[in-house]
Amino acid sequence: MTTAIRTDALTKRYGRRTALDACTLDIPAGRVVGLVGPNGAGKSTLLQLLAGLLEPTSGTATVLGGRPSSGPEQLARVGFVAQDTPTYSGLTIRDHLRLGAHLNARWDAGLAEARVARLGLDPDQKAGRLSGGQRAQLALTLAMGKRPELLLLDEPVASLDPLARREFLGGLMEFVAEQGATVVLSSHLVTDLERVCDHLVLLAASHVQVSGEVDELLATHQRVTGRRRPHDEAPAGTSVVRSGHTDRQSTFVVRSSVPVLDPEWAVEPLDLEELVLAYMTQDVVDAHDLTVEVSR
Ligand SMILES: Nc1ncnc2c1ncn2[C@@H]1O[C@H](COP(=O)(O)OP(=O)(O)OP(=O)(O)O)[C@@H](O)[C@H]1O
Repeated sequence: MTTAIRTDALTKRYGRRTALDACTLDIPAGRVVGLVGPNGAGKSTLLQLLAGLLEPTSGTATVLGGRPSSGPEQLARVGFVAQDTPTYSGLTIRDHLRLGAHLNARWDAGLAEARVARLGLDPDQKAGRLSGGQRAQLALTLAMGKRPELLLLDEPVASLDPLARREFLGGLMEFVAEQGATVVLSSHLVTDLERVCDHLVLLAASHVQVSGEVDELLATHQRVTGRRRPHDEAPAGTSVVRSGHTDRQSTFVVRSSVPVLDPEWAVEPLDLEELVLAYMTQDVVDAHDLTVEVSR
C-alpha cells in the first residue's frame, strides 16, 4: 500500500510553546482523512508542516515521498486551503482562475470553470463581495484546479450552512473519486467527517491520541456498562479510554481487539462522534500511553 503521509516524531515549538509533539503517523494514499481535536490541539500546525509552510523544530515529515518544503515540484503536487480561505478581495473569480492557470503548470481550466458554473457563481463577481461560504468554495476550486495528489483543508466547512456543507463535501468526494487524491480535512463537525472520512487522526494536547481506519476504530472501541466498580476493574483484556460512575453502575469506553463476551457487562457500539468525545474527555493518563496503533 502506498503511503501518502509519514511523520516521525514530528515536533513544532513556537518559542517555549509546543504546538505539536512527537507526532508519528502513517497514512495510506487515496484516503479521506478526518483531523479532529479541541481548539489549540495542533491541527493547523500539522497541516502547515505537511504543506511545507512551516519547518519542524525536530522530527521528519514525508509527503508523497518528498520533503514538504523541498521546492516547486513538491508544492505543485499539494493543494492547501488555509483556515481563513484566503482570496484576493479586489480580484474577480475569473481573475482568480487566470492566476491559478498562471501559477500552476498542471492547472485544469475545465475543472475549475465547470465548478464555478455548477456553484452558480458569477465569474465577474469580485471575491470581496462573496459570502464566507462562497469564498470557501472559491478557495477549494483553486486548490482543486491544481489537480493535486494531496489536498490539505483546514476547517473548510466552518463558515458554511448545512446545505452548503453538504454541497462542499459532495464536490470534494467527486474530486476524490475522479482524481484518486488523498485528502486531509480538519473539522470540529464530526458528523460531517463520519459521512466522508475513511481514516481518522485525533490530536489533543499536541499529541496524536488515536489514528487509524474509521471502520477498525469503530470495531475496536465499545461502551461497556455494569455494576459499579473501580477503574482498574474494566473488562479483562481491554484498555480504558474513559470511565464514568453513578452510585450503582460503571460505564467504560474501552479499546479491545477482541469482543467483550463477559455477561456481567452490557456492550454497546460507539459512533464516531462518541469515540472522538471519549478521547477528548479521556481519563487523565500520559498521552503517549493512549496512542492506538490499529493494525491494517
Ligand atoms: N504562530 C504562532 N505563535 C505562537 N504560538 C502559536 C502559533 N500558532 C499556533 N500557536 C499555538 O500552538 C498551539 C496549536 O495551535 P494550532 O493553531 O495548530 O491548533 P488547532 O488545533 O488548529 O486549533 P483550532 O481548532 O483552534 O484552529 C496553540 O497553543 C496555539 O496557541
